Amino acid sequence: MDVYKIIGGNRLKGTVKVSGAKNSAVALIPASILANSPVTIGGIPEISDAFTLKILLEEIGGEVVFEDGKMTIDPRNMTPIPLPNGNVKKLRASYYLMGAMLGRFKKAVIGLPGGCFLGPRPIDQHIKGFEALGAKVTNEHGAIYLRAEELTGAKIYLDVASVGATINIMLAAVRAKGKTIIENAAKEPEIIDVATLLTNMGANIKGAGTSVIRIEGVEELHGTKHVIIPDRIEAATFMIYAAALGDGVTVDNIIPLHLEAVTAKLREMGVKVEEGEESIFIPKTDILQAVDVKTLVYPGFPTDVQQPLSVLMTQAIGASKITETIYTSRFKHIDELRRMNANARVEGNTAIIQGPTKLHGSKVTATDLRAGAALVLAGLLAEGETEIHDIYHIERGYSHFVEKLQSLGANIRKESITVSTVERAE
Ligand SMILES: CC(=O)N[C@H]1[C@@H](OP(=O)(O)OP(=O)(O)OC[C@H]2O[C@@H](n3ccc(=O)[nH]c3=O)[C@H](O)[C@@H]2O)O[C@H](CO)[C@@H](O)[C@@H]1O
Ligand SMILES: C=C(OP(=O)(O)O)C(=O)O
Repeated sequence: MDVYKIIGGNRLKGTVKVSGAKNSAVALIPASILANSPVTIGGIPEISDAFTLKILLEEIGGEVVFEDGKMTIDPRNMTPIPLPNGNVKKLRASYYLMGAMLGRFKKAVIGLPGGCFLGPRPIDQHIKGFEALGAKVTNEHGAIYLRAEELTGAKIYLDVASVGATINIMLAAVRAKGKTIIENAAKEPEIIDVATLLTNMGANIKGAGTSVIRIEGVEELHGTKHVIIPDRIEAATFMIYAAALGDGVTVDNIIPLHLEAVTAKLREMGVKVEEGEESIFIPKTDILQAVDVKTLVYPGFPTDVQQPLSVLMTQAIGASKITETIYTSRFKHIDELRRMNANARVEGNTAIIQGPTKLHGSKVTATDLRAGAALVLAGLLAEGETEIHDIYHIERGYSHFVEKLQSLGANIRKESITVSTVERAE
């Protein structure tokens, strides 16, 4: 089993370059299924979610080359082979194969997705959208069967502004007959990125990034070249690390506008955030103040950032509060942080973190992706050695994480260890 071993205490200094956005990449790659010639996407992060999607596209007959961060997908020989099990379970975003395959083949069989367990993660709004477009959708033994004689544009009001449902409906609707209108659409930057790729493939989409998206279906989509947007969650993670332990850190290759909620909250904590055009510099922070934060849909404070932020809160003076409104039980990392001496507790959908505390190195488990990013920061801050298990979660979403941290001066390494049956059971 692979683990991260961290010796805490080193300060961080230098420049870190943010990779392409995971949550864009995992939608852009399946979007290529809709084209009639090769699609090339630059800036794809080297994360396991991207490698798994490459294998999934190959399983349905795609030819995929992934080299130096550039992925070229030739979708011409793809067929609607059922994917009820296996790799689809390794990531959340395999649900985009439903929309893309339905859009191209008018049928698909895709197993229910995996991804981080953050409490219930239903896909009822995706299915409602597919059905509105004319698909018959059934759940048979944990796999979703989708079929349609033809797809026809429709007006779809999302009960929740879901990122996944918004993108999935776009994927299914771009080649449907007539006009689709998605109301109460999610507005995350990744949605604009996917709409940009689809538009460059020949789709007709207006309003991506607002709460109403209008799509006029077209007969065919062609190949194109696209460069992905930077990962705002990875950027926020490094900003938080810099605030906790930095002696001057530049977070490069970012879009500062995408990070406004995070920047504002860090400033409220006493962190100096100096914005450039495509980078942010964070000088050494002397004193951190406690803050309250509520997670919200974009442009509010991202749920994916609250877990790393909770570790920064352990270093702030006073009681901080995180109210989680997107995934109300996304607090599994708090138990792990308590093993490291954090003074934190969860009450309903709120975590209360009292600081400042000296964290202690420990053996902990990354229960999900951002929990992992939180524990890495806790390990970097802690006295002594921290060993993080289940790092496969972290590697779903952070590209070259260990190397990037080492280049900033962190004492972190990846190691293969043998875990006894007794330890596994603990
Ligand atoms: C691959 C990807 O892009 N993952 C991101 C995406 O996940 P994901 O697309 O799964 O998240 P959604 O935006 O769909 O979920 C938002 C909320 O809507 C609920 N919901 C969603 C769909 C549905 O059909 N029914 C329903 O009730 C969810 O349970 C959740 O409470 O957005 C989340 C919220 O920003 C992020 O944390 C994830 O990193
Ligand atoms: C929850 C996340 O990912 P996913 O939706 O892919 O599980 C995340 O990126 O924090």
